[in-house]
Amino acid sequence: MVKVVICGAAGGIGQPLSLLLKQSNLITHLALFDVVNAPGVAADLSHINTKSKVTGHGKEEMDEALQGAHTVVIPAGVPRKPGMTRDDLFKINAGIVRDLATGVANNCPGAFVLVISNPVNSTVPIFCEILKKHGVFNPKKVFGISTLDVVRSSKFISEVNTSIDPSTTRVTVVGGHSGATIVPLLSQIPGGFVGSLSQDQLDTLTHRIQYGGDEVVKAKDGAGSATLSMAYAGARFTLTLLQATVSGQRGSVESTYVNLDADLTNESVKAFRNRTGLDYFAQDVEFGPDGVEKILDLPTLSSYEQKLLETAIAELKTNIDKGTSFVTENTIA
Ligand SMILES: NC(=O)C1=CN([C@@H]2O[C@H](COP(=O)(O)OP(=O)(O)OC[C@H]3O[C@@H](n4cnc5c(N)ncnc54)[C@H](O)[C@@H]3O)[C@@H](O)[C@H]2O)C=CC1
Ligand SMILES: O=C([O-])CC(=O)C(=O)O
Repeated sequence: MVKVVICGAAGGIGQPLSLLLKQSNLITHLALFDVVNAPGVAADLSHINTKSKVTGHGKEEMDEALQGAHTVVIPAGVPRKPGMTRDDLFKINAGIVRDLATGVANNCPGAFVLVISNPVNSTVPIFCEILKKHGVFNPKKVFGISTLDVVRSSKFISEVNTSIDPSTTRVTVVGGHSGATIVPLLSQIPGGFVGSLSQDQLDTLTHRIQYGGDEVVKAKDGAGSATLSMAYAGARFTLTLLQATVSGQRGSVESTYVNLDADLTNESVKAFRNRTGLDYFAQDVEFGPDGVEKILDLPTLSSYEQKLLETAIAELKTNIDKGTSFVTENTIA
């Protein structure tokens, strides 16, 4: 049985994400949990003629939803409004993520967990710290979802160079998932892409990728942030992970924000960690049956990207400390 649980399933991301996952034959049970409207969304999706069973679970039914989960996807929490940063969501979303992590620790401690709720740079450390407190933390199994940054990068570069096919050109995006912590490694795009850009074009493109979320928040004008493109990105990541962990497919790569203990064999990750003091970082990861198979080496960065990375590192440190301190200060022993 492959049970996938969506926490926050009735929300702007949760609904289209559940719809996309309903189409996968790798999933046998799709459990939708939300504090509002989950049974309705589940009833609706359950009429679609694919194999998986769909169940809906309301406010008091988190434990039941999570029991026996193979994978838990978490788009629960409040989204931004214009003028807010992702960090402004911390106040509300930190507590939501902490409670869901406690639920995972109690009901499905071996599950793969995909954290979408913002601010990802801090909510992933919160999630991991709670699992550690319960003695069930496996760094190979917890992922901060930064796939939307990769999806946007592919699309935005194809608007600058129309000979690029956005559906097949993947860009490595490292760092974290907010503003200056998003570091797209455009120098890695084959075919001399970066060399073809003026400095102005490179600045504009980099800024657009880093602040792509703001573009949507502004356009939605108070009605939330990216939901449909996020559902697409979240489904892509979930299905890639399931192909590795359920079907045993090796070698798929995605950029994702992980605890760097996920790969203790990589000397360059060790050196990076010693130099920066960061325990969490988004980087290209290769999947295997246990989740993270390998964290890939950081490629050689251009001096432009090196500068972006140093700015990202400083901000990430603050974001990570904020997440870990929240758990130290807010858990009842
Ligand atoms: N990682 C990423 O790239 C992205 C992350 N996000 C983040 O995803 C989160 C959700 O965004 P939207 O779906 O647009 O928001 P939304 O408000 O439309 O949906 C959130 C859902 O979570 C539910 N919820 C709240 N507390 C809950 C709890 N304790 N347990 C279960 N469900 C709970 C709400 O009832 C609601 O249905 C936000 O924090 C947003 O910033 C959004 C876009 C991209
Ligand atoms: O911008 C936001 O608040 C939502 C998000 O993370 C994104 O679209 O990348």
